[in-house]
Amino acid sequence: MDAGVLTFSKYQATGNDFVLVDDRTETFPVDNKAFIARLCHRRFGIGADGLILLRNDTSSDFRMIYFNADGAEGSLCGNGSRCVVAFAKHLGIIGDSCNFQAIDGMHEATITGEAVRLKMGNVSEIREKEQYSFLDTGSPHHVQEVEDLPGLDVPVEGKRLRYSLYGEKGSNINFVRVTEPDRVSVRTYERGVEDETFSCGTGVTAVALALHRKGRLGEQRIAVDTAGGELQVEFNNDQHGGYSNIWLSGPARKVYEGTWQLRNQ
Ligand SMILES: N[C@@H](CCC[C@H](N)C(=O)O)C(=O)O
Repeated sequence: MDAGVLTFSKYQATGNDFVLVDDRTETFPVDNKAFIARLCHRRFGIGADGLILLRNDTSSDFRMIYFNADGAEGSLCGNGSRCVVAFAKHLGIIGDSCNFQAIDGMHEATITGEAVRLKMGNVSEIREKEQYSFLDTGSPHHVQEVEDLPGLDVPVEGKRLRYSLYGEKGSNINFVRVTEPDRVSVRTYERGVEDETFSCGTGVTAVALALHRKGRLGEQRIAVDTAGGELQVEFNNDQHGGYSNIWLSGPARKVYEGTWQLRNQ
């Protein structure tokens, strides 16, 4: 980052949008939550669900640091990971495949045209309740089936569950409707954005695994419809209820690049 301006790129993955910054110089002010929240603000800033820094890493192609729109560092962002992979390719750091370090460990990814396929961490534990499931796919996720998905007030109901069931730490909240044995529709309330987003990568992954575990989905390749488009989740499951070889795929696109005058800070 030079003295006067911050150069950034804006990316989106099924409508989950991010500010991306090449921070290989490690000069971005990571502790300035108010600045990050300002950059993500949809009226006073660039506008995004989160901000991602790309940094050098000693043991992989690059390291990703993810912040939610509220300015705090988040847990894993699946769609953001797919965007930073496309960003790394545009920067000439990688070709059509890579591995990179994120908050939950190492990930692999491949690029085919505009599609980015991301390997997620294994999932060994799913907590099942009568009305919902809870699991961690790099980020914490509540998964709940609903009858009337289009009619649901996701911001209101998501916020209520995020605080009432999960306290201050919170969880992301996914509402889902099974539409075919291998297809679901999902709407997600995201912690850290504190609103519904158009899509959430770790969320749709959690939905596919939780509903497969419940016997609600027969296949191991699931199509997921979100407000921002379609994603695919593939996985293997073992006899102990664990999930491995989990891949999240879908488009990740550059929208524009620009500069932010630091005097606006
Ligand atoms: N949009 C993300 C999820 C980001 C993580 C989350 N908001 C949190 O910190 O809990 C995704 O695509 O996975």
